[in-house]
Amino acid sequence: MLEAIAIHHGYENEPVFEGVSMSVMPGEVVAIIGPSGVGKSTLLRLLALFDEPNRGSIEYDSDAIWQVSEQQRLEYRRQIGMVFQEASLFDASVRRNAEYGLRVRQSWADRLRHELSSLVGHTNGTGDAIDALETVGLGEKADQDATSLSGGEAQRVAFARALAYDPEILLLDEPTSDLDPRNTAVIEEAVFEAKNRDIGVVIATHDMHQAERVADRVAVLLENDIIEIGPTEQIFENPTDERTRKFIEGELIY
Ligand SMILES: Nc1ncnc2c1ncn2[C@@H]1O[C@H](COP(=O)(O)OP(=O)(O)OP(=O)(O)O)[C@@H](O)[C@H]1O
Repeated sequence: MLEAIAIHHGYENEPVFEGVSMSVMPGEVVAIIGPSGVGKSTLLRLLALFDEPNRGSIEYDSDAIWQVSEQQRLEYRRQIGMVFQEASLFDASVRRNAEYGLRVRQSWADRLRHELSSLVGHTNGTGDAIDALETVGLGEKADQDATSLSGGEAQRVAFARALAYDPEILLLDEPTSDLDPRNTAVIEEAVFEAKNRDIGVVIATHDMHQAERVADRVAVLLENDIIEIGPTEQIFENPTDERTRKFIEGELIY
């Protein structure tokens, strides 16, 4: 389980959060909803262990991540995949792009073993990448150059890259904000596939309907804090905080 406990964070003395707590369990989808600029990406970056919070603790299976050794933290980081708002692919085949995460996430020992076994022709090491590409409906485009893909397809490759190395946690930052309904549906199906594989997923989204479709729990990020977190149905049908109801119904303008 990945957990943020009483996180305070901000930039140049400007607070973004004051006391945010949330968690994600294996096989669970948690959506973070909140207005633009409230700090959804900042929270994901903290959960991804890219940045250390100013105060509070990020814990992985009850281990305080910023208290452990650099080496141990790197091991935890390898368990966490992140898909950003915009896919950044490089000029190579779709397959190479999907494999990229597999390579960088491997420990040196695994990488060396992998390189050695490919030298003697035992493995091409692409099985997981192809599997992940098939999950996002792009198995047939594996050999195509990534630069020839549409924006929606590129975003699906970015998702496949994160899925390929079988992380324990997947963090998605507005993964469908620029996508058409078809590409959005593919990504949402892939979220369910990740959940079926027992991956814990956190998805930041502007799209309330998406949160309602994919999430088991929803966290409402407003005014420097998660004002409410709970089962999706409860948040949408019967929130305990009046601000949640107003935000969901579009009455709160930010
Ligand atoms: N590197 C940075 N330096 C300074 N301020 C930053 C930095 N990153 C984010 N901020 C500020 O922190 C606040 C939260 O930004 P963040 O991107 O986390 O919000 P968000 O909810 O993800 O927004 P959006 O939904 O528009 O992507 C904003 O006021 C933003 O301007």
